[in-house]
Amino acid sequence: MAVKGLGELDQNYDGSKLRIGIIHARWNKKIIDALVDGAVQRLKALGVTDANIVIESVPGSFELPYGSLQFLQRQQAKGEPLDAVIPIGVLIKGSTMHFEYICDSVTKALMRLNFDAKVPIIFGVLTCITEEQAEARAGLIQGKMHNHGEDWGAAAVEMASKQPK
Ligand SMILES: Nc1c(NC[C@H](O)[C@H](O)[C@H](O)CO)[nH]c(=O)[nH]c1=O
Ligand SMILES: CC(=O)[C@@H](O)COP(=O)(O)O
Repeated sequence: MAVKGLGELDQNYDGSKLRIGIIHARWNKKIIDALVDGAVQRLKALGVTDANIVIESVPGSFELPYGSLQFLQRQQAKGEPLDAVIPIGVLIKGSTMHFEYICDSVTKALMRLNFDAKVPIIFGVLTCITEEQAEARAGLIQGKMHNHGEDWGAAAVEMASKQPK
């Protein structure tokens, strides 16, 4: 299987002055928890302080786009603006087309939010046919795949660092 995942970062980033928001859905908790942990560990490895990693949740992945906008606005109102947001969700196909409609609408809405909010919004939603696929992408199956949350943490620091000052 091709080794997938984030290539080498294009430079050394100092996340020590960044404030990163993680907003996660509450469906598929075991997998979500692993992904959030992976993102947090990578953020900290890149210098983001514990105090500057703000974590909130929403009911499900469908709520991630608007929940992310609310999150950005709440933090701005507190005078603690976010430099990037990592929405994290795990969508697993069931027996109806519900999966397809949520995946497509959430993906497009999160992409659009980058341009509407003018803040980097990282795509942290797993769209899996089986639970095993999702577990593998959260690093929960020994020797299978890496924790994709780590990629999302790195992408957040890179994109936030590249924001025009
Ligand atoms: N089936 C999954 C859902 N479904 C719930 C929706 O995301 C949403 O919360 C509900 O329709 C109310 O608006 N959410 C996930 O995150 N993962 C799933 O597999
Ligand atoms: C992603 C979903 O919404 C899905 O898990 C719901 O399952 P079903 O299609 O069987 O209602």
